[in-house]
Amino acid sequence: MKIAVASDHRGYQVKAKILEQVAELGHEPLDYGPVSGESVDYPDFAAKVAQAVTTGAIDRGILICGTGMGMCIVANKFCGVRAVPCHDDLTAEMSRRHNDANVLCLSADLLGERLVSRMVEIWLTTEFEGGRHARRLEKIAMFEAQNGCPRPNP
Ligand SMILES: O=C(CO)[C@H](O)[C@H](O)COP(=O)(O)O
Repeated sequence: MKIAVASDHRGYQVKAKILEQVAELGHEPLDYGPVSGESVDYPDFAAKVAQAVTTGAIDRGILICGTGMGMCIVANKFCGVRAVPCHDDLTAEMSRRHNDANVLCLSADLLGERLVSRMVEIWLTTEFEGGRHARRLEKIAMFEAQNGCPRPNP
């Protein structure tokens, strides 16, 4: 999969580690910035990744800021994005199994390096279960369509 990773200044170092891990797991890592640890505005970087999910330019995104929350708020403004703020193994797993999450939002300030690495691996290897969960995602897509988003391809 093509996996874009972006952060703000607080997530800059975590981003570098995640990019390495994504490559080690056999995916194509794409660095969507920033290029240094200077203070930046998280909406700018969340938007780049979310827009790429919307257009299909990437398969999934990973966003890191201080808490993970600002990134998540921004990403979920974009059509077809299901961004989730995960904080442990279970939320990482369930966000894939039940929600088919396509953007993972992480906190640089609150999560340790080993936990982040485990969550990224879980999130990239866990499949969506479909079934009743697909019906629920279809309802989310319907709400998006009512608000101007195109219907996803079947
Ligand atoms: O967590 C964040 C957004 O959810 C940001 O990383 C945080 O708000 C940045 O704050 P500061 O400019 O004080 O470093």
